[in-house]
Amino acid sequence: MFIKGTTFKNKSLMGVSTMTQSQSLKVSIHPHTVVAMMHRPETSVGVSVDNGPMVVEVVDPKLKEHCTVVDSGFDDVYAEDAEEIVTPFSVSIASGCSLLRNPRHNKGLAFTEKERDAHYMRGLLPPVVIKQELQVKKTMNDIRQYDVPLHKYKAMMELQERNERLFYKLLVENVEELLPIVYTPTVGEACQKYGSIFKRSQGLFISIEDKGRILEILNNWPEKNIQVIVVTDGERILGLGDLGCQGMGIPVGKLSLYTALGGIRPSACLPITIDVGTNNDKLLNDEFYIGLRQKRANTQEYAELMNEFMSAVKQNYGEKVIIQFEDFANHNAFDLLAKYSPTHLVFNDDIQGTAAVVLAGLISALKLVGGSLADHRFLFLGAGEAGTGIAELIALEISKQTHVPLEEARKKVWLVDSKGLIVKSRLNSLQQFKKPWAHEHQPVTDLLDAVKAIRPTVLVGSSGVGQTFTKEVVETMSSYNKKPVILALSNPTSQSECTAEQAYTWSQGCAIFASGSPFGPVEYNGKIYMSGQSNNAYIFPGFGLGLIISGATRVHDDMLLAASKALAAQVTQEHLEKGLIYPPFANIRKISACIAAKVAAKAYELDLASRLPQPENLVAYAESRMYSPNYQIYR
Ligand SMILES: NC(=O)C1=CN([C@@H]2O[C@H](COP(=O)(O)OP(=O)(O)OC[C@H]3O[C@@H](n4cnc5c(N)ncnc54)[C@H](OP(=O)(O)O)[C@@H]3O)[C@@H](O)[C@H]2O)C=CC1
Ligand SMILES: CC(=O)C(=O)O
Ligand SMILES: [Mg+2]
Repeated sequence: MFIKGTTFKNKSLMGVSTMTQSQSLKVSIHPHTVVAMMHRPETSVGVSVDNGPMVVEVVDPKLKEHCTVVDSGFDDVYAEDAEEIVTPFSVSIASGCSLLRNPRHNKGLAFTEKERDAHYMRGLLPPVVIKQELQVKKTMNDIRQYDVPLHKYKAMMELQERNERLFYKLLVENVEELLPIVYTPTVGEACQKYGSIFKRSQGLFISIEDKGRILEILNNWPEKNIQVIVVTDGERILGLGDLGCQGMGIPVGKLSLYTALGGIRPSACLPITIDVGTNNDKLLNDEFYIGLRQKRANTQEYAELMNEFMSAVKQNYGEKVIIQFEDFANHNAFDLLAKYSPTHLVFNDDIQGTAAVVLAGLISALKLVGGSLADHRFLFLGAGEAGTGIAELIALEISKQTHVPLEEARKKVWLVDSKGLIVKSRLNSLQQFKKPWAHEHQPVTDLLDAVKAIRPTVLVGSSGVGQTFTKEVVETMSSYNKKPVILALSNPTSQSECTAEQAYTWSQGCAIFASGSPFGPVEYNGKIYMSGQSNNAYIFPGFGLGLIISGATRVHDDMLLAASKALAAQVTQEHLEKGLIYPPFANIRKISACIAAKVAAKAYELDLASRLPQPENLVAYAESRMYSPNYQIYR
């Protein structure tokens, strides 16, 4: 709403006094007057309307400085006014058109007769009143009409911006159908085209040019009670490389899952993109690119900005805000995690979340292939965040199960990077995070030779490069394994190391297969094969919920192991008989509650929980804390 007029200073207040938290302001309304109701003292502007002029009291002293006001608001803004300087005056509104345009509170045609009267909406909607269930049906029909996944993505984003609860209701009730739209693979395409499809800003953009002002920027975000931040710098978006500022689609998508799959309130979620430039020339030359048009900042500038960011977040949201690092390039990801783990509640989804989800899949797979973890040999294509993160958790679990030192347990795991098998002779030239995996072996330059030399029982793709599990690789795996475990983790689908169809066909139906992005059922030799989705989306929503309900202040590796086992425990004999090593996403809220309970229990056990006393039944407690997308009833 725009309010024009003279600068407001020292005007007397009509009928309104300063409000306290949770008070809402009742105002009498002139038919043509814009009316506001405010709830939060720290952001608030009290508005009083009478049949006379509207009077505004600005509660926030900072706003007071800038505020121009006061008029009754029924003037139109004509073209000749365009040059006039006005104050873009915005307040929380709980009535009329503004209520209909507020995505958090909008219910569209589901507003009841009573609500329409109480909130000045009569006439602003057609007469029909429908239930949320019918809205879900209608909106799903709409979305299904689009053939192109990106169009479905855009429709979903538009819905999120228009009616948040309906968006989440759709997602919760149709998770298997809509996950590939709001998440991988479609979100990858959306990020690539983010500039061209950009309509409305979602999340906070903090650029290197904002150095020194990060706290101020955080304060511009309308919500103050933030529990989870997902932050990216866009340098390694899925397996699509450096997408700079356009990586914002990822924190937005991940946080949608925090809400839909893990039940975290949307208002408590904050997506952030740190824009330090991009080294992607295609984007730098794209006229629709939305980020800074410069190469990435140097190491020192980057470190300083991140340091300011981490301090500002803690200062603003406290010790218990979860900061999830997402899709950073590995040369920053490991350092950031190591640097901030001792002081912040940080979690790297690509390193830690992926590790927990893969370990869960392997625990399930053992029920099909037999033996214990320590009886298997693991080979990774890709020795970055995902590869070494998973490798380390497997080794940790083997070490715990067999009581051998971690260094010894690591010898069960081999990794191949772009230069070949990681072996001792390469030690000096290896990045720090690869060094623990440099085992004694002759140099081997390609994957096929590595498979022949190591003879793994489990092959994991975490390279970000599609079609690298060739027919020869899968056939070789199948030549000495009755049931080779093959995980093609790279996202999106275009980067998958092989497809489900290839895995089943080349292994003659023997492979136990799962992938980072979903594949449909495959028919091979008259039999239907279902593959699971090995994606950290199974872990982080429940993991985050567990941290929140326990009031955890730090993440511990034992919490990852607990989450992993909780997920594996959800896999039934029936799933295994279908070849599934993960439970269906359809049950994800229940699964997330179980994961949350185990993570929280571990937090209490490790003395890392601050919410006391510990609830007796943590699963029930986790469920009771989950956001419901059902509409609320308005007074
Ligand atoms: N399913 C899931 O839940 C998750 C999937 N992923 C996916 O995993 C992939 C990798 O992510 P991440 O580990 O973070 O990325 P990184 O960049 O950290 O690691 C990639 C690794 O792959 C290696 N590599 C690249 N090209 C080749 C090649 N042609 N042959 C052999 N090795 C190669 C790199 O080698 P070098 O070090 O020599 O450059 C590097 O070790 C991405 O596609 C991502 O989407 C990631 C997280 C979760
Ligand atoms: C799933 C995920 O986090 C990734 O591909 O990066
Ligand atoms: Mg990721």
